[in-house]
Amino acid sequence: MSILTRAQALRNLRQTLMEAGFETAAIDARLLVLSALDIPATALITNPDIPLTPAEAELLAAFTRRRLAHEPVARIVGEREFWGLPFALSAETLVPRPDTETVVETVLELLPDRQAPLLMADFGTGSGCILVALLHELPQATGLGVDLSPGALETARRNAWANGVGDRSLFALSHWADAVTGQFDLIVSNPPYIASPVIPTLDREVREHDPLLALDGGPDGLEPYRILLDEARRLLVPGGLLAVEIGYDQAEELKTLAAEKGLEIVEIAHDLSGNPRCVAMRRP
Ligand SMILES: C[S@@+](CC[C@H](N)C(=O)[O-])C[C@H]1O[C@@H](n2cnc3c(N)ncnc32)[C@H](O)[C@@H]1O
Repeated sequence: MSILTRAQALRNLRQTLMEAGFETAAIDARLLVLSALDIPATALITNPDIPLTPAEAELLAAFTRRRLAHEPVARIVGEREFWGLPFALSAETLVPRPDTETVVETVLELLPDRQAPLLMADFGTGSGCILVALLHELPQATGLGVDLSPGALETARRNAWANGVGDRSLFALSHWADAVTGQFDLIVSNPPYIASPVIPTLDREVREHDPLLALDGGPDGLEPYRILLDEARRLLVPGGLLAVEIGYDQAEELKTLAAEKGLEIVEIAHDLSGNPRCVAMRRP
């Protein structure tokens, strides 16, 4: 096997991925090379001519095989950035999506004082991305992350400590709010919201690599919302805020559900593609 330099390895991988039809070939190749070589992005520019060691070349070849089999890059490198913070992933966690930052943004806009003490809960915390991003922005806040997956909770806890908010967060295993008592100023959730019959039609990268528990929202995709909105009266202080991520076509159903459960809609926020993505409600 001939020894390639960093720049050659990057060029070759980009070409291989382009020829295999990956639209994101350039960025994928860059992220995979940086991860296999364990170097910062600047090192590719400042030292492009350093040859790969045999171990680096072997690891990059393994990464390439996995990508060609359509494993998402975030899963291969084991990490994804969300709200500018790094989040470790495991097989039990959803890869955080940029659209989910809409939930963080919406909550921050609606809070009257970001310096005030606040108790929050995140149902279906996964990697912990929403909870950790909010704790990062709200220095006096404390948060509970809930999930039904022990593996996800372990990863979320690790992410909270790695991002400097471990001492203000707690993680608990529960089927939604079954094991949760007390009241919160703020509840956030990005629950599974794909209707079960739609799951086989999802992109291969999602269908084969994101955990089913993180995707499947029951027969019509709304089951978790029914449970969470129903629990909101018990779990929110009067005037407390509930913000949930929704599928692009679920805003009308959420309006109906909120009215049924006695919650006041305060905002329906859109993602960068212009789809309704976050519904914020208040307990009157
Ligand atoms: C769409 S993922 C969201 C993960 C993360 N909050 C994010 O935004 O990337 C939904 C999460 O809900 C969790 N979940 C599914 N059913 C649950 C249940 N009955 N009780 C608690 N959590 C549940 C899944 O394990 C998964 O972590």
